[in-house]
Amino acid sequence: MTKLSVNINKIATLRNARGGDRPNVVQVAKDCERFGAQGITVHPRPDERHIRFQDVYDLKQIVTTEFNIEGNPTPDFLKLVKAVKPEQATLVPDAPDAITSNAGWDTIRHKDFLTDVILELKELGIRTSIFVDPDEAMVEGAALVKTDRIELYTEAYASHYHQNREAAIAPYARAAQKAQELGLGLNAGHDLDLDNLQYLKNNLVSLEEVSIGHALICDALYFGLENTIQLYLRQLK
Ligand SMILES: CC(=O)[C@@H](O)[C@H](O)COP(=O)(O)O
Ligand SMILES: NCC(=O)COP(=O)(O)O
Repeated sequence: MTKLSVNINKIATLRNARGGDRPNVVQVAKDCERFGAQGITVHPRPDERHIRFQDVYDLKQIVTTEFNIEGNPTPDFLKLVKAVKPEQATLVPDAPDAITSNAGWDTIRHKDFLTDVILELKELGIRTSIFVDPDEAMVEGAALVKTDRIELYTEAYASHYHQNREAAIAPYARAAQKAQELGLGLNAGHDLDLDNLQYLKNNLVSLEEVSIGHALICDALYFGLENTIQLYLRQLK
């Protein structure tokens, strides 16, 4: 089974556009779970332009499924994650000025850093995942830093899907196979949507979880949040 974790960053973006508390991020997380989401993902950034650090503490009180906190493991991010102790922390090497995540880790170059951070988080009982491009050498590097899982960065897959989906999926299928051989769990995310999700799921061995935010929240404008979550869950059956 592949779990759907809904990334609610965009809900916070909407709230922050006007100040105030509409939409209420905590209520949306509860509703996503009520409508079938099997996890809630947030990606706090240093400037708190989407999810704020306080949101993360508030969400910890109410999330009953799997809470996944993504982000660049800066000292502030690590302090937050260690205090909140989510089920999963996904480490992402995004620069503070990046509009969104735009690359996976170089797991070889950052081997020592990642090994230390992952050990610290695992000692607190937090499952670790690291964001990587679909590159078998990077997956091998991920196994060496002893992460529990990897999250394949699916932007390239999503942007090439409509041109040639067989070619778009090929490096991902190889990376997934390598992860399985090395005993790494497999997540995937970024720009997944109702068009490209099912083909990804059907072509990656042992895909444990997808985290989806941008497209899902956009779809919810047209279909409503409950219907949209059900539509995404259907793609993962
Ligand atoms: C890690 C990742 O792939 C991201 O997609 C990210 O978590 C999305 O965050 P934003 O919605 O804030 O761009
Ligand atoms: N880890 C990916 C994620 O949480 C959501 O990415 P996107 O669907 O907003 O591109």
